[in-house]
Amino acid sequence: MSTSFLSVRDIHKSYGSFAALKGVDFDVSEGEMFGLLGPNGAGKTTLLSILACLSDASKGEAILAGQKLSLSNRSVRHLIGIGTQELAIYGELTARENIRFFGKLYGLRDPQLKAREEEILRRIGLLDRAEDRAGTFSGGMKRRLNLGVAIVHSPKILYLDEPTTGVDPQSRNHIFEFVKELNRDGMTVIYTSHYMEEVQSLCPRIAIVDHGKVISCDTLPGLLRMLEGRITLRLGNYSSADLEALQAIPNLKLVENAAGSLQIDTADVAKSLIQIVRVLSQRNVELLELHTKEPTLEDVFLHLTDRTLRD
Ligand SMILES: Nc1ncnc2c1ncn2[C@@H]1O[C@H](COP(=O)(O)OP(=O)(O)OP(=O)(O)O)[C@@H](O)[C@H]1O
Repeated sequence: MSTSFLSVRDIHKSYGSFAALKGVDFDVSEGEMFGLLGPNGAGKTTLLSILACLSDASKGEAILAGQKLSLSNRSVRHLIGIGTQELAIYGELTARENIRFFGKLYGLRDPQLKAREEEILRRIGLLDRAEDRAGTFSGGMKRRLNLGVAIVHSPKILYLDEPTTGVDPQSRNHIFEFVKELNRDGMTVIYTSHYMEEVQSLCPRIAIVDHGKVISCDTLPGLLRMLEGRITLRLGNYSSADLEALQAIPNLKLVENAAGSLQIDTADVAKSLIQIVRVLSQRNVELLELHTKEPTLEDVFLHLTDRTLRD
């Protein structure tokens, strides 16, 4: 990885005697889309509030673009956008008024604010509902507006805390596409979710957080490589010599089940499958059934924490 844009070092946070964060470390490069994955209560929101200068860590430090993040450091805030888990928008204001309100908070003035307002309404797909009160919007539209107000000041880094909570599939896709677009335009994104599949599809690098600590941080393929895949076969008549030929294929573990099926664990399912099919065809053994299972992030999470993500 190149130089760190955001550096998080040994962050602790306690609420009274309860330790919500117990020493969090990771680095994010400029322009990355970085995933923070963890079950409910893992500490994601607590961490983001520290990284957004909304609260101070009890111990440790976070540096963004060379500046220390803290409640008292106001000058760094214009670099940061946060799409909060709780909606930040005002129901009694229209979509346009919400964007203007947050734009003014960040010091934007017309004509720049006017131009920004139009651009954001268009990009979040709410131009035709610009003059309607946000309180009348669907959950998905509110989430899109919440994202719009988070980026009104063109931040360098965007924290998204569960941005698809209560969102219909159409708005969810809109949010995904918009976040990808912002990232392509150069915005660094930290995306938190307890939905594995969202993080898996959006983020090339991911930290898994549990009980207030990063328990693993790697690229998606790196995380998936922690576990082996499984190939299950049911064969026609085969001999012990056929079995030995399969066992001789390197880097796989073969177990013959009582039910007559073969279970093969391997780090590289695709490569092993080619070798297995070649051996079977050379030895004229009939392949009756074949199932493959590649490891998923969910499997990795289960392996690391001994529990499912939505426990
Ligand atoms: N203000 C607070 N006072 C006391 N405990 C808190 C406070 N805020 C959070 N906690 C506790 O800290 C832990 C981490 O909470 P946090 O909201 O950061 O988790 P999370 O990973 O964002 O969870 P979720 O996905 O449910 O939002 C939880 O056990 C929570 O109950």
